[in-house]
Amino acid sequence: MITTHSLGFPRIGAKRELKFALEAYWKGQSSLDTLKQVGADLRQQHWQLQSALDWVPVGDFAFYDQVLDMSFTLGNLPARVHDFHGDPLDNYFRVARGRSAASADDHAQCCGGVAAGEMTKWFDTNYHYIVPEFTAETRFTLDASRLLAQWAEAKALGVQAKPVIIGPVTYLAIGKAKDASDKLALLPQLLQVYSELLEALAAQGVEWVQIDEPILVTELEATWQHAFNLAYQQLKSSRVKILLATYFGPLVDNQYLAANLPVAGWHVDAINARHEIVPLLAMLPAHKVLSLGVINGRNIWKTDLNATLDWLAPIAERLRDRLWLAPSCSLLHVPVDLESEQTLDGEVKSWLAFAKQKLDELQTLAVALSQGREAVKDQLASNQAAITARRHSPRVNNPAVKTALEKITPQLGERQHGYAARAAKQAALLQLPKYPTTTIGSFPQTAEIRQARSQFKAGTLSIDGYQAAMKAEITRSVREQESLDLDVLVHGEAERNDMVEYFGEQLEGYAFSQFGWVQSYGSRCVKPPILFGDISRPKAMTVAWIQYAQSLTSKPMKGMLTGPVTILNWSFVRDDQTRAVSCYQLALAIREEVLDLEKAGIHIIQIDEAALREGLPLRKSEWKQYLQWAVEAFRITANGVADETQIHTHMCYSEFNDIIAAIADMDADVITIETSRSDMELLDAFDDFNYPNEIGPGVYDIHSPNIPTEQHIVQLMQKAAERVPAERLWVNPDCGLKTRQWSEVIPALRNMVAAAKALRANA
Ligand SMILES: CN1c2c(nc(N)[nH]c2=O)NC[C@@H]1CNc1ccc(C(=O)N[C@@H](CCC(=O)N[C@@H](CCC(=O)N[C@@H](CCC(=O)O)C(=O)O)C(=O)O)C(=O)O)cc1
Ligand SMILES: N[C@@H](CCS)C(=O)O
Ligand SMILES: [Zn+2]
Repeated sequence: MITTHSLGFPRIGAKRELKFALEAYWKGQSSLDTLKQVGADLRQQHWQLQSALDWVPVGDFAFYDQVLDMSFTLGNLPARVHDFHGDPLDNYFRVARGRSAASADDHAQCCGGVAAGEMTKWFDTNYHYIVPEFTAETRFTLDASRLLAQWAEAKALGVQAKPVIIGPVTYLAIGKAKDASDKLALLPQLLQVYSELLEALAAQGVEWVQIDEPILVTELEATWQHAFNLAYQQLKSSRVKILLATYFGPLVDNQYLAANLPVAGWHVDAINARHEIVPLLAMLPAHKVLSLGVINGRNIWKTDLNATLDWLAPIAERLRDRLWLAPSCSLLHVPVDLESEQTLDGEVKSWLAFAKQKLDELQTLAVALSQGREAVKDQLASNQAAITARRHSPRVNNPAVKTALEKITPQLGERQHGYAARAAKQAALLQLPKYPTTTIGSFPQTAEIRQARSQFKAGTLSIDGYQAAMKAEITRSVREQESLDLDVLVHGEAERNDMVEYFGEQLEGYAFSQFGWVQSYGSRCVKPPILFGDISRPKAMTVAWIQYAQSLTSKPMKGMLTGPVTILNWSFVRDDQTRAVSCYQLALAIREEVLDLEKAGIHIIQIDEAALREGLPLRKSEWKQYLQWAVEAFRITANGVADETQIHTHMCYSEFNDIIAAIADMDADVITIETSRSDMELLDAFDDFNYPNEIGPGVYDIHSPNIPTEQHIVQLMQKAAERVPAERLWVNPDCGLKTRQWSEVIPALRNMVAAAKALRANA
């Protein structure tokens, strides 16, 4: 008998019900009770969708973020929110989103404003969590109320539930010490609270608890390896059975450590660590359950069930009822239900599986292994047909693209001259002042813009009507920028639903979904386009919009593109060729767009690579190879232009110290980066490296509703000028302004321009 389970389910809802409920509550349009009811309804629906499993996860639902949930469970709230006296869920949102003292909520007056918790990406996914904060004074205290309530809710519905929590070592490792203290010094008292939590769960009759320790797939120093032994030696005395879950990669040096931790079961990612599984069997103590993650929880392709069974059958024979089967990781990273898709290309759709379909695949595997393949022969036959069709489809393979790839030479990535010669020609052409001002690309995506697009997609607004609405938005953006007196303008990206999906929609080799939403952070979602075939660009994607924007002004208009690495990292990508090959294909397509923009008279072109650093492999030993092809792909995209054309790139959420050489190798004329929250300390890396080209260090934290003052911006730029020569500095926000309101953007940019003018006057 094979046991099936899942590690977690997407919580946003197939139609983003949670997003809309959250945003309605935050806007004061609905009550806390209504929001809590939407949460309960979603949990119930998701448990029902998973009801065929032997163990269903509980505690994977979060109103904002599962890591923040864990911080609340452990009583690890930042000191700045300790005094809050309203509903704990409101306090939770205060940590997640921050609160300005001027905001209109019930507690603004009494509890004041608070800064939002820092957000960073969850391992190598496009999901972002709220970073736990630690200091030497941190004290943990158990608050098991959320988990116990959800457990009781599941039990009342007859669900065979398995609570899911983040493990103590991962929790410490992914958090940030806010002072000079050593996070590991907190482990003993943290373990005390974990022991109490497991005890509280045991007291309610919980049998299995899944403890996620994905940090085990990264390179761990000896002290952290030791922390694992310490932690699980202590937790082994609990009355629940622990299923330790590792995912997102192979274990490599941590195999022996993980296999021998004193837990009842171990979940391993059999997609990314497949080659490790058979050797691991020999290492595994005889009493231990082994859960194999055999369905990819990170992509949307159907699993090759027959091939998986060929590989699994001997393992199942060996482990018998010690074998559990699951997706490789939580299904948080995939959309909910393929059946919702009404307009997705039929052929491509037949190759796909979203969360619900992945659980069906799991069931088919379990039945085949316990009752024989005959029992599911129809499912296996139709799966085989889909796998074979995809492999041989002419939609996937385009010989012309393959030939173009073979013709890539190193010269394709070389500019005509070095930065110094280019900079002189660009300065002569562009005539920009010292400390030139610009923005990163997007202006607010207003409800009117989204409504127009949704009407256009629904067929209730004509293409002419839609284009007129977008042109009106572009005109508004240009007028605002002119009256603000910015130096280099942007068109504002009104016509883009998302900086990646927009390009996916227009490139050959991509499909896009209607409802393939994946949570990115909080209530914010993305719909990653599906890269299924060789990539080409049937026609220009951005030129008409940028040309229109340029026609409205005599100031330089910056062409705005997303780079190949970012498009790749934020798409669902092919599993039948390397990421590098897909990236080079994207590079050739975007290069054509760059050259078309240049031909259309655009002298400044920005190629966003927000996800270049985000795509770094979890293991440092693999960084060099990734950076080699990622940088080369950027260079191929950017470097076909004349010396006079100024290439910008933009990166956010970044630390640069460890990849500064690769950044310099990209050879963009100007790089704009996120720095405002680090007080310009991020620039030390550029200073130490003697970074040779121009830099726009962000001076306006676009994640916050706060308006930066002119004085603050001047101070930040003065700090920047201590690290980078003033002649090579630009003045700009940290990132795009799409999530902000015009009423915030205008005063902030006014102060930014005033600051630049003050700096020039004093230069
Ligand atoms: C920079 N970031 C990005 C990441 N990944 C990307 N793929 N893109 C990114 O920009 N990763 C890291 C960060 C994450 N940051 C963000 C920031 C903001 C969002 C966001 O705002 N997402 C939107 C959805 C954007 C979108 O696709 N919009 C569509 C659909 C709009 C919509 O919901 N329409 C409604 C109808 C509206 C109406 O009638 O009023 C509907 O369809 O029901 C569009 O503009 O057309 C979000 O809302 O969550 C994401 C990541
Ligand atoms: N050009 C994009 C970059 C976001 S990282 C924007 O401004 O939204
Ligand atoms: Zn950005």
